Amino acid sequence: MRRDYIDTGYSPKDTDLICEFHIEPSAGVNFEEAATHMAGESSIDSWTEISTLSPELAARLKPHVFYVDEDAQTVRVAYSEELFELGSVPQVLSAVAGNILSMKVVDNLRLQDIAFPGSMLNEFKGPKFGLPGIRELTGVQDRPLIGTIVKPKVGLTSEKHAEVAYKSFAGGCDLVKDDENLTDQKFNSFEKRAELTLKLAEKAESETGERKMYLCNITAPTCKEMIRRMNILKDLGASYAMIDIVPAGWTALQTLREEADDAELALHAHRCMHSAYTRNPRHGISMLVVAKLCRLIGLDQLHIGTVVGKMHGEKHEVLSLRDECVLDNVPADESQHVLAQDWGRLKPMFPVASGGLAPTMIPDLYAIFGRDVIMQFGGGIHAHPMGTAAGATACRQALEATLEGVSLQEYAKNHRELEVAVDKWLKK
Ligand SMILES: O=C(O)[C@H](O)COP(=O)(O)O
Ligand SMILES: [Mg+2]
Repeated sequence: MRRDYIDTGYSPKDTDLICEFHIEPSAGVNFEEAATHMAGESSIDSWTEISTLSPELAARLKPHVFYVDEDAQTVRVAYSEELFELGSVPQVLSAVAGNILSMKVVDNLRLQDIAFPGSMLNEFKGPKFGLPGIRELTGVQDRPLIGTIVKPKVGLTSEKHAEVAYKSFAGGCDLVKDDENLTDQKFNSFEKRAELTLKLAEKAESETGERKMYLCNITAPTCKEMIRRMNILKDLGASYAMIDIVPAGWTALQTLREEADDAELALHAHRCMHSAYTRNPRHGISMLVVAKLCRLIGLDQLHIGTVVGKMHGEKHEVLSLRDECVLDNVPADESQHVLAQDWGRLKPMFPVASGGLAPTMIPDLYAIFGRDVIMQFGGGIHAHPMGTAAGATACRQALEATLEGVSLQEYAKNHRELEVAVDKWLKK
């Protein structure tokens, strides 16, 4: 193993890929030694000095650990772009989030952030619709979007599913999505569900005069089934497809983005399973990295947490994710382990808040996220005592109250569905 990767005098080049890592060396290993091993293993080196790595080759391709803060257990590494297949997310991850996470020289290691050079951005399309495209698609420009997840997660027949979706649309939802574990079950086949639900979305559109979007889950083995399902949606005239990004995997997402381009489908990204490697703050890969890969590949909207709902995620973390979704230029924020990222021509993604939300949380959600967010309510709509349609209406009323700066209690005096929701969910 070479020993000259620590190079705090190095100024990263515009063409370098930069990573920030949290490192906890194991007992008896010093911090710089662990950082050196990590940098070598993620690029050109092995566990021992190898004769096949000439000094010339090493000089050209070696990683530069250009920032070391042992107290904060943080290092930043600049990697030459030559090390990567720039259009392949799996290859990049195999390097900077691969073997290094398993090394014995560290007790814990976490990829906190990754900053892509322009040459890597050039290899990807980014979102086709993105935030502005979704606003155009839905015809809603000036408020957060309201969505629901048909509940129960799985168990309804296709007919019942479509009916619940219809009630949600009729009550005021802009979007209705499948749950992450609903794909193609015996009692609810993909094709039948898609056909019936899209039909009723159209009916709700003509009745309400609003655009109504159905986000049908196409997650499946990529080539044999997922793309086939995407094409079914296209043929049925859908505007959206939904995918479980982590179970499906990065290559599936890259393939889908290519295929969905011709199909003109917006892509909704459900992040279920991300916590298997993002939740431990000391080890794994951060959700920030997941979000950045989604924007790079080109998903149009992504679950980023709720702050006030049932999913973990501190406010500062969720807001960093929001910024990474929506800003053209993300400034560095040392305290949050965020590297600067210029997104160039890549469009912003629409952030989605979903998980354990009730209509009565809308004022808080609006204060946290602002206008550019999709608020999704599963139980918060389908558990409304007056039923699904009333649950959706209560959400729209709560949003109207919030946008008008009126308290929910005040607005509820003349809005029955909200009144019932306030009685059920607002802590007295
Ligand atoms: O997929 C989701 O985001 C969740 O199913 C949300 O459902 P909940 O609002 O009932 O938690
Ligand atoms: Mg769900």
